[in-house]
This record gives sequence, structure tokens and C-alpha cells, in this order.
Amino acid sequence: MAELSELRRRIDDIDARIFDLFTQRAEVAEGVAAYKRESGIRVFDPARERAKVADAAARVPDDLATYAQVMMEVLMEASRARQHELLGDVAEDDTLRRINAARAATPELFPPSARVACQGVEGAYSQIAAEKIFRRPQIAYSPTFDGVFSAVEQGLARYGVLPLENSTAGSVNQLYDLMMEHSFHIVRTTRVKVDHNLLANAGATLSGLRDIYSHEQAISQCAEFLSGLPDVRVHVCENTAVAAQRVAESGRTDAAALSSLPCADLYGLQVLSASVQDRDNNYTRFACISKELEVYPGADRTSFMIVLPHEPGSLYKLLAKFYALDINLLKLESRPIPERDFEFMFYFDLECPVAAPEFSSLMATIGGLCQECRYLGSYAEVL
Ligand SMILES: C=C(O[C@@H]1C=C(C(=O)O)C=C[C@H]1O)C(=O)O
Repeated sequence: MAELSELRRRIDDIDARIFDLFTQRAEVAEGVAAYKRESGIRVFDPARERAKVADAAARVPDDLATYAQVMMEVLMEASRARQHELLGDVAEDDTLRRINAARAATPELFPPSARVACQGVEGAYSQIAAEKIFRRPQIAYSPTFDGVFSAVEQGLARYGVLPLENSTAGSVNQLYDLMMEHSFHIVRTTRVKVDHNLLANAGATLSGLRDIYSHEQAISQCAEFLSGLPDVRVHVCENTAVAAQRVAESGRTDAAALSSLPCADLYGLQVLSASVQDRDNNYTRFACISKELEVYPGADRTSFMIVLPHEPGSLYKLLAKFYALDINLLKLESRPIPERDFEFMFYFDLECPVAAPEFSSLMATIGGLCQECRYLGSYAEVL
């Protein structure tokens, strides 16, 4: 058997040749870029790339075929990125043009005041989020999330504030599903610390409780606390402020709401138990949506809704693209697409300044990797 050091020497020789060829390949691609500039052809040629990937598989033993294909894709990825860089032509994508136009047209400062649609009633966490995003929001309440999207779509409110996810209970699925039905852009996000309290009318005691009302996310965030109250029935409400309002209006002393502290004052309730959530680092992320695309300075996050081709490796290729551009993935969510059998909508939140060259590179190629790609916006998260 050959010595390990001898085998490694041979591997080093092979790698040296591979990288020599890799450099030569990049140089030839520069020639291709120059040709493309002269003849006005776009850099990305999907038909040629498909043929190259198929050819790669045919050139190696079967058990190496997948690796050869992945290698080919990485090579072409690099050559495309280099060509875009040389041509300085990353703006061949319509969405990128639209984003750059929006960046130029959007004012420097985020509006301190605006008409903002929120779901629920006074005291809802959406209100707290709206007050973090705007200095003086004029809040219009809608009973449903759908109503918030519609108010923004119809221009009844310039912005809408909606909860996306909670650090304990996860994504607000209903909201992600509604995103498929509405047209909107994301202009800001924020995080609100969620402190759930058990609120009840004067005279109520913990042991005398029979019914507890709250939003389903709050209920799941207080699951441990609630499991210690076996005789209590738990009821789902539209949101935590509605739950508080309902308990207050009922006048009952055997009912309570899991709700925020401001709601105790707002609805004249007492705090029966404070901070009853299972985890203390409990945050909810909210998005501020608008009808038109607005991209404010400092936008360093971007969201997409993406449908991928139904074939092996399609998600992998997209993730490889983010990796190649050194773009951090902040969130990946998937939801079934209604009326399509086991097809999914992917929601990506990426971390990349909108002015960075990597962002332009991404926009120039992402469309080619997806069946559908909807750009939702670029924004900053305010704390
Ligand atoms: C080099 C080219 O440009 C791109 C990169 C390719 C490659 O590296 O092989 C193939 C097709 C194009 O998407 C080309 O068009 O041949």
C-alpha cells in the first residue's frame, strides 16, 4: 500500500493542475464577457448551463455524477460572477432597477407619523410595535390581519404593522399564508418584548378561575403555566387585547385573559399573575408594510417569497448562491401553496446591505434559480 504522504503528494499535484485550469477557465470567461458586451448578450445562459451540468455527469463514473454536477455549477457560478463584475452590468435585472429607483425616490428619513393599520383593539402588541416604528402613529384598528393588508392595498392606511413570528411559538402561519394573497412591501421590522400577564376583574383568584382567554400564540407561549391550572378551559381570541376587553366586559370573576400590562390599565383589570410566559426572552417580530416599494437608507435585510422548481437540489442551489456571496440567511419559512399538491412557498429573510455589490449580484441571478421569485422589500430592523 502506498504511503499516506505519497498519496497526498499526488493529490496536491492534481489540485495544482485543477487550480491552474480553474484560472485558465476564468480567463476564457473574461473573453466571453467581452464578446457578450460587444453583442449585447446577457451573461446568464441557462440552456448552456443545463447542457454543461448534464455533460459533467456523463464525464465521470456514475457514483461521482452528482458531485461533478455540483462542481460544474460552482465553476459556472464563479465565472458568471466574474463576468458581471467585469461588465459592471449587475443591473440587468428588472427588480434591481426597480429597487434602485425606489432607493433614489425614498426620503432619507423614515416618516415620524403616518396612518397605520393594526390588527386588534387598543393595547394590542401591534400598537406597541407601531409606536416603536413611528414616533406618532395614527393607528386604525382592523379586526383581522386580512383587513390590515387590505387597508394598505386600498390606500386607506399608508402603512400596516403585522406580527411575523415569536421567539417561543414560531411563525404566525396565518400571516405567511395571507402574504400569498396580497400585494405589499416590507419597509421596516421591529422586535417587541412580550410579557404576558394574567389579567382579571377585581375579586378574582387564581384557584377560582374557570376560563382563560387569549390569542393562540400567547397561549402557546404560556403552555407550561397553563398546564399548572388543570381545571381551566382555554379559549382562543383574535388577540390578547380583545381577550382583556372581553373579560372586562363580562364582569366575571372566574375568567381571566393572558394579555399585556398596558391592557390592565386600559380595561380596568387587575394583574393576577405577572410575566407568566414560559421563557423570559420572549420576543415578537413585527413587519411594517406599505403599498409602494420604499427603500430607506440603512436597509440591510431583504425578504423574498420564492417557489422553487420541483426537482432535487433546487433549494440547495439557492442556498449555495447565498453561501457563495457570503450572504447570511436570517430566516427560512415554508408554507404549502393552496390548491397545489405539496408545493411550497419559501420565505427568505437575508442579511445584506442593499447597496452592497453582493446584493446586485444576487439580484442578477436569483431569478434563474427560482420558478417564481417575489421581492418583498429591503429594510432595517429597529430595536
Ligand atoms: C461562460 C459563459 O457564461 C456563463 C457561464 C457559463 C460557464 O461558466 O460555463 C456558462 C453559461 C453562462 O451562463 C458562457 O456563456 O459560455
